[in-house]
Amino acid sequence: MSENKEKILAISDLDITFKTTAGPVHAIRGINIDLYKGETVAIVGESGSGKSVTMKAAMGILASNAEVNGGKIEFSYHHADGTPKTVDILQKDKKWIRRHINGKRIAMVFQDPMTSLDPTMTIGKQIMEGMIWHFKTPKKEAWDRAVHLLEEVGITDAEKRMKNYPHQLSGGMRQRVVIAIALACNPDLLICDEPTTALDVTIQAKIIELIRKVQRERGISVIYITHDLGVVAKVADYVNVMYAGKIVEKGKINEIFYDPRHPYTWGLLSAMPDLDTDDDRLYTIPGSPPNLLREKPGDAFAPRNQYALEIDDKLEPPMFRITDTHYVATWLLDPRAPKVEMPEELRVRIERMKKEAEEYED
Ligand SMILES: Nc1ncnc2c1ncn2[C@@H]1O[C@H](COP(=O)(O)OP(=O)(O)OP(=O)(O)O)[C@@H](O)[C@H]1O
Repeated sequence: MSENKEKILAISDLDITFKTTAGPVHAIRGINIDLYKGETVAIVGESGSGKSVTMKAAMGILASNAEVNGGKIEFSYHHADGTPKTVDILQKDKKWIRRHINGKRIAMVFQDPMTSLDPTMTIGKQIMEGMIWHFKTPKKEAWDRAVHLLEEVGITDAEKRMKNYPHQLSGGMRQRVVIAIALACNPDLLICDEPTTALDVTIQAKIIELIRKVQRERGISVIYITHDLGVVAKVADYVNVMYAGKIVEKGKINEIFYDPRHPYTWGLLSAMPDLDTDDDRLYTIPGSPPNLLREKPGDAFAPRNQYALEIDDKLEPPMFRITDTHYVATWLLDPRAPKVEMPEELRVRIERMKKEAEEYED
């Protein structure tokens, strides 16, 4: 990784358990993620793999039954006078985080705009709120900035729209408003948690394009949480594939899409719909994610892995290095393991994706 890039977030060895009446749920089991200024990191994985919990930890908004067993979440930013500062979010209390971080330096866009918007408040007020609270921006100035933000996120007739309530807008428009609110305090980091899942496909593409545009123009960093590799392909520079609270494969976008090494990533890629597959033939990964209440020794993916080795039931695999940026946790990469290739159908599919990408570039 290049030396002069500015690291803004470093999650290291994060480990979280939830206390529940049924027993402890070991939801996050040692996670490492680095994020640099202006870049996009995607976290991808099935439901329950721990994507949202990881991000809630980064925002200091973990549920009260969460216990952090270890790790650090270092966030770097600049004070108004330009002095750089790095804090460990896990060491700060909720009040400090609300005052200094949330909505100000780190902003979030959730899946369902209806739950993140207040139905009883005009959208103008909702955009102005953060600026007034965090920066004591005078009302008139906050109003003007809110109008500009609405224009920036592609809402026409912005002055008029300021007085609308959320229910007067379409789903896509509401998500644009949520993005305007997120941008209102000029954050350094935008966390998008399935921001397009609730929208139909054509609107999805527009919202993704909008997030990319504001990122380019403002140079902010983005963490994109999704179960949809199709979305990842459009947005990410780096990808982390999560399974049962761990990162099982991480790499640059092309490393994950063109040279995947973990059988779980093979499964996710095979399950991704594209123009050439009809829905009936679409692959699904057999089995279901493990119950995190009952931890078993070894590789959590083993029961669903057709290539599982004996050692998988005994020991967790370490991260094997493929390149400086590409790491994979599967015993299949141990030099002693038998050589296993990705399924032929996936290999053909990847060849096709590569070719399509080359043609697109030409
Ligand atoms: N407050 C909580 N108490 C107990 N268990 C929790 C709590 N919050 C999350 N979990 C558990 O932690 C695990 C990870 O959940 P998380 O929401 O991060 O998954 P996810 O990958 O974001 O899934 P989805 O795509 O469905 O949002 C799950 O097993 C979930 O049930």
